[in-house]
Amino acid sequence: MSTPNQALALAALNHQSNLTKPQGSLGKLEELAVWFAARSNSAIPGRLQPAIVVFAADHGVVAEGVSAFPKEVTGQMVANFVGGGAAINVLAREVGASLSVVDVGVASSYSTVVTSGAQLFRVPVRAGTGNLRVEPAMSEPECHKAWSIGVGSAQEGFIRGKTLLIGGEMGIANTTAAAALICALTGIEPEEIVGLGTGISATSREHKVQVVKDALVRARAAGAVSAKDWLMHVGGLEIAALAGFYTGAAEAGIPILLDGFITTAAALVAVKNQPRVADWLLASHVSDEKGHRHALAALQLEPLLALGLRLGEGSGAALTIPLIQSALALHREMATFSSAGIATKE
Ligand SMILES: O=C(O)c1ccc[n+]([C@@H]2O[C@H](COP(=O)([O-])O)[C@@H](O)[C@H]2O)c1
Ligand SMILES: Cc1cc2nc[nH]c2cc1C
Repeated sequence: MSTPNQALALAALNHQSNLTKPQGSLGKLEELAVWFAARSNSAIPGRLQPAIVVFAADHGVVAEGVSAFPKEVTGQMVANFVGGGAAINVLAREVGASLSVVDVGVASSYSTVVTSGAQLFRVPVRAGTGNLRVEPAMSEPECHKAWSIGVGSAQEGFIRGKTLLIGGEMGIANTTAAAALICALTGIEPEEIVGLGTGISATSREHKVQVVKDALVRARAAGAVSAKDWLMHVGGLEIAALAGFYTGAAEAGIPILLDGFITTAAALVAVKNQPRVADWLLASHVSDEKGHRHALAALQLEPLLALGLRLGEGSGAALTIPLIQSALALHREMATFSSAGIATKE
């Protein structure tokens, strides 16, 4: 596991204090520049090379009526990513990030056309998970396989010289799995965590709360203790891949920008499994999904933005890239008091 470089953080902090502005006047942007310096090879890091990897999979718990959309939408959206028409395609183009999609367990068939929308890797571990209310979402070997695919994606980012990794997800019903994981790993009650996902009614949400409660009772009775036990019992294939992706990024020493509710659940799994993954995490935004702020608080993360988003796909993280690039450009390009011949504070 890589560790941030505190000497570089100190040098970056010192550099910030020489820039032509009252100290602290750029608020969180100053903290961001110092945070990235400690996670790069220079006190004055260059422009970030971001990569977005969207992991897609289906969820057996969709049979419980916990989503506003049918399960076929997962595969249809994968085709949309490849075609270049999804929100994340637009945002990745806008911010100059590479985009790939990894099918780790889409259940329905979908066809893709040859386009430059996103590179697709079809490596399904199984055709969607089991219904976590009544059975384990996946077996231990399946969980391990999905996790390893995520680690491999992060390693590929390292090989390609990427300096910021963003995991996105697509999976109808995955807010149910994410909620169950967050409850299991934080001890917070489902009533506080379960939200409306793609837009279910208040009545359907009550049912979703019960589904999560049943899943937690079942998994606990089956002996779930560790983060990986819980992942196997109530998680999802794309969530397992994301947890592996974050672990691989931390091992390679690449900063991670989290997206919404589901990616934060995956980060919780990764951190409970290996606490030093936390050193590499940054939260882009707080989603509108009810329990997201609790999950971020459990990771001691403060989101940069609050825009009422609840899309997933890595969209909130992508939106934050220009802010981060600006923080780094200011750190790199601003004049110092001495170079500009400006008097410092009395
Ligand atoms: O990222 C979020 O905070 C978020 C919040 C609500 C929904 N989503 C997306 O919506 C899908 C899951 O919603 P649901 O209702 O099917 O569980 C999945 O594809 C996610 O990417 C994402
Ligand atoms: C259309 C659609 C797009 C999505 N992107 C991420 N989750 C999604 C869920 C739906 C339903």
